[in-house]
Amino acid sequence: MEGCVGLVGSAHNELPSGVLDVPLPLDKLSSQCGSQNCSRLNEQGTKIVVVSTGSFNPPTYMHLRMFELAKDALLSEGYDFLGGYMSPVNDSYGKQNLVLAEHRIEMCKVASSTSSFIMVDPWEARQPTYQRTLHVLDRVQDALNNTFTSEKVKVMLLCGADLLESFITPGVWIPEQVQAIFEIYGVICICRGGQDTRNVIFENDLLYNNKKNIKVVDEQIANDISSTKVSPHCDAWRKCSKYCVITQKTVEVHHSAIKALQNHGSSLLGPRANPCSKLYTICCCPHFESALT
Ligand SMILES: Nc1ncnc2c1ncn2[C@@H]1O[C@H](COP(=O)(O)OP(=O)(O)OP(=O)(O)O)[C@@H](O)[C@H]1O
Ligand SMILES: NC(=O)c1ccc[n+]([C@@H]2O[C@H](COP(=O)(O)O)[C@@H](O)[C@H]2O)c1
Repeated sequence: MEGCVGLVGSAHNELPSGVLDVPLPLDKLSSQCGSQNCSRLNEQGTKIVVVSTGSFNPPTYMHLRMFELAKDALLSEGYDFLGGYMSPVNDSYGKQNLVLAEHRIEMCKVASSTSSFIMVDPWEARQPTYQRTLHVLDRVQDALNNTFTSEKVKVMLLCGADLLESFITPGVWIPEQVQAIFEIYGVICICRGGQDTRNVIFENDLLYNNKKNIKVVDEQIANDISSTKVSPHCDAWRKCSKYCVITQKTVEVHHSAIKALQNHGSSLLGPRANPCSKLYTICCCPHFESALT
């Protein structure tokens, strides 16, 4: 399977050409069983690390909350939970108004500094090209395998329901890679926007056939916080962004990064000068029709 071997930190220490070595932070990984009753650890005693890929443009409280919901769900099922990573997408993804990777990494670091178990993995964002989510998961799993040599640590993809639904949108994902994500890693999906995610799974063959590899976690406190909605309000901490975006520092970084995009957009964006890059257009550009013309 493409991309599953020769990853950063692998035992053979050989990087595929063009892949930059960016170490995986490990400092916050530790058993989260302490605060919960983990007396009935599942039979394999599997330890889980979750990875959330996305734009984080900017990170919001919901991004952090996803990790908390995942942690609680996994601990309640008897898994041990070691921590999680935010993996900001590469600049080549080309989503409209996506500020530069270094700013998004910085914002995620500020946001995750408020958590005892959420970290930022800058590997994906710092590569010279776009990295598909399967490869991001492979790289984290590989780095963890090299660290936890005597324990079984399993990586899972953490996402919101919109990302799970994008799996079944034609042309967005490579079907074999989606199958590999389900079979090798599994997905923890946080319900979002009042949609009936279980019904979506029930009605789609691909999702239904993989339902044992999808953990659906309900968000009891329904809300519709999204980066796209928050972003235009990041010019002032006291306006709508307060309590949506994590800390004033995040708002400041995002505001200056957006200003830089607006002032120097074409030179910063390069091939992304169109409303959406070719890649993002194929994936999920809301301006799909106009971007084609
Ligand atoms: N309110 C939310 N509820 C559940 N999941 C969320 C929520 N906000 C973000 N996520 C999830 O976080 C991950 C990263 O999201 P991303 O950075 O694309 O932010 P976003 O808020 O979804 O942005 P946008 O609204 O611009 O698409 C995705 O899996 C997404 O589904
Ligand atoms: N084939 C793939 O691996 C694939 C396709 C579409 C989106 N994605 C990822 O999903 C995330 C989507 O982020 P947004 O919701 O911000 O567009 C990004 O991290 C992106 O890389 C991956």
